[in-house]
Amino acid sequence: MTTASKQAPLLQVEDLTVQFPTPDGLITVVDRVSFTLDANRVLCIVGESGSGKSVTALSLVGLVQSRGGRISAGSVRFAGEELVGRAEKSLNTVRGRDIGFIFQEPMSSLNPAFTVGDQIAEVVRRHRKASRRHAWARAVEMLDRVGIASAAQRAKDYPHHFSGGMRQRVMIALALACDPKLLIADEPTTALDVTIQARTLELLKTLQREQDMGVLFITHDLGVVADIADDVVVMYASQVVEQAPVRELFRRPQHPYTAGLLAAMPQSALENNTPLVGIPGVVPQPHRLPSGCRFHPRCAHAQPGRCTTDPIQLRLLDRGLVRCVRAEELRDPSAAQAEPAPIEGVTAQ
Ligand SMILES: Nc1ncnc2c1ncn2[C@@H]1O[C@H](COP(=O)(O)OP(=O)(O)OP(=O)(O)O)[C@@H](O)[C@H]1O
Repeated sequence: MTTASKQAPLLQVEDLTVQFPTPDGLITVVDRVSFTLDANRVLCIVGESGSGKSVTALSLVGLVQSRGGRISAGSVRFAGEELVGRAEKSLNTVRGRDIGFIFQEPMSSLNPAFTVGDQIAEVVRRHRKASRRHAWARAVEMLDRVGIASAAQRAKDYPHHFSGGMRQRVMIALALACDPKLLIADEPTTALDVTIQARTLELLKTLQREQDMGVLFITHDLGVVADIADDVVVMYASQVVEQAPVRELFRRPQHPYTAGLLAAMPQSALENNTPLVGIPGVVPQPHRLPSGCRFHPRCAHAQPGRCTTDPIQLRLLDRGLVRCVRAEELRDPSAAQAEPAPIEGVTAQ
């Protein structure tokens, strides 16, 4: 790495745009997404299903092409070096060695035909040019670090010998075996039951601190965000709608969509002694986006004209970024009382 790259953020994404060809024409599923992740930080991307979180994560290291998509604009710099447009062979080296991945379903990444020890050792051999013996020792060490008892013995087992939670630990061992600087984790705990999920998050936090990693964590669950994030990017209908440090976001969400997600958290309902409310409606399909603010058909505060006509820009407000023209008014309750009638068909939350 060059001197300049030492000072560069670990991951800098600018105006990333990803499109897929479909029978309905070309659709944009990631629309000018920008964010920065520094070393030792955890950045969560949160949003409902279909908002573009996974495609964003996959496109960062060239995994979206194999699914038929393409990066049509934007830049992804890892430690100052551009990844967009790099040859597959070069990206393959970056993946696994400098950037580790964990996905929701470990079986999609683990090969059922090889022992878990062999799979971890193979990655270490490939990226670290380690001898067989050293690679195997590293595999056992990693299994031990992720809390698998009798690691030397269990390394000889096949993936199906492990429970769901333990398989996810094996995935974490595999992803971190080469000491990556960046870990991308896409809904890694969603399929696990609550207790195992909490333990897995705790483990990830510990490893993140021990290995000085930056972590990009994709989730639809704000409870998980509260547990693990330093900074948060909220995505809706392919765009970033809010971005802020985690405390700011929870204390004072600036976008009605973020406020809606927070209101739908079971814990906030318990604390406020209010019934659990979801956000009415669903995320629009990329080929059927509403005009104006993409959230306006579901927003209790949307106003005809201002919110429904022109695209809304992301703008700096206090310590974060927000894509809502009414953000200042909405945080002042007296302004909210003076609201004109909302758009027909949308009920206030
Ligand atoms: N291979 C593909 N071809 C066409 N459209 C796709 C493809 N993969 C994803 N999409 C579309 O891209 C949009 C964003 O999907 P993405 O998986 O990134 O959402 P998400 O926020 O991660 O949701 P989830 O949590 O359900 O994965 C969706 O509308 C999805 O249908």
